[in-house]
Amino acid sequence: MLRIAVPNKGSLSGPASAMLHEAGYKQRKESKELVLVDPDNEVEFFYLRPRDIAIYVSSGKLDIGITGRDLLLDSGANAEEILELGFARSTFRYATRPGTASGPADFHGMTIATSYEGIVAKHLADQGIDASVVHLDGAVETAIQLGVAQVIADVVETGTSLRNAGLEVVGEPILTSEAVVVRRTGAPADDPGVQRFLRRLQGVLVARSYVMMDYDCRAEHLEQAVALTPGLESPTVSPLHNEGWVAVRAMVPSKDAQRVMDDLYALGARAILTTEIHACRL
Ligand SMILES: Nc1ncnc2c1ncn2[C@@H]1O[C@H](COP(=O)(O)OP(=O)(O)OP(=O)(O)O)[C@@H](O)[C@H]1O
Ligand SMILES: O=P(O)(O)OC[C@H]1O[C@H](OP(=O)(O)OP(=O)(O)O)[C@H](O)[C@@H]1O
Ligand SMILES: [Mg+2]
Repeated sequence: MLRIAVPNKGSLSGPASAMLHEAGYKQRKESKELVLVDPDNEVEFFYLRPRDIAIYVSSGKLDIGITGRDLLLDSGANAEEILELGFARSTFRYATRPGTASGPADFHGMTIATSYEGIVAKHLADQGIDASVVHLDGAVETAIQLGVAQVIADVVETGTSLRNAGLEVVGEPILTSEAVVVRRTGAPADDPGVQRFLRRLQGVLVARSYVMMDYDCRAEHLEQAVALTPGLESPTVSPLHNEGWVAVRAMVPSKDAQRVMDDLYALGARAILTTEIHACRL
């Protein structure tokens, strides 16, 4: 049975469970459940603190886990990411009060507050910056107002938390993060259970980002229409009862769907429909 670590709290928890549910797995009904067996799919889920997941996976006690790239790197665990999941996207950045520093080179002798000590200590060492790091569990934006640090390094999504604290980002992003699937570094890549799990999640990612598009067009416009809707492999083209017309079916990225429909219409295509994809295996 495949043993999978799932975040039990925080920004990763809800979207991770939603994705697993969409992939056909049983998910816990209430947040106090810490272990859940899904015998039909031959998997066992362990609901763990997001920060601990890479550590469990690197120990080999669990086969794979869902966590954030930033948490994986911060842990220093012997684990590697094998699939990006597209949620909990953020950047990890330094921030200060305006005028404190114009980049990390100015941080010499300063104190930097963060919940991600591993990432920050390594970044400072790589840049040869001699600054102190103070570890805080959260709400690090307030550390500057309270005089615990002159600089913070934290997760930034919309920037609202920084703005509210009167802070601004300094220097380039240290890294960009999102939810990822991790496994122990060098674990066998061909494990059939892991492969099946990854295919299911990839299916969810594709179903979320593509729509199925159907339309009718004149045969003489087919090549131009197919150029607009090349599909993944190649579109399905079927003859219509009316001679000189064909029906075309292709997957189209959801974000492009309206523009593609406009362009197809302008080309003379009609009865242009899009439908959601609920599940898929590529
Ligand atoms: N506002 C946010 N937007 C997007 N991703 C975020 C946000 N806050 C945290 N994350 C991501 O969530 C993961 C951190 O999860 P974790 O549960 O430790 O913290 P949290 O979501 O801040 O919850 P907590 O309330 O326990 O602090 C990291 O990968 C981080 O990049
Ligand atoms: O750029 P924003 O959209 O404002 O998002 C970033 C904020 O979200 C997270 O905080 P969270 O609410 O999880 O509190 P925490 O600092 O206690 O972790 C993160 O630590 C930042 O503070
Ligand atoms: Mg947080």
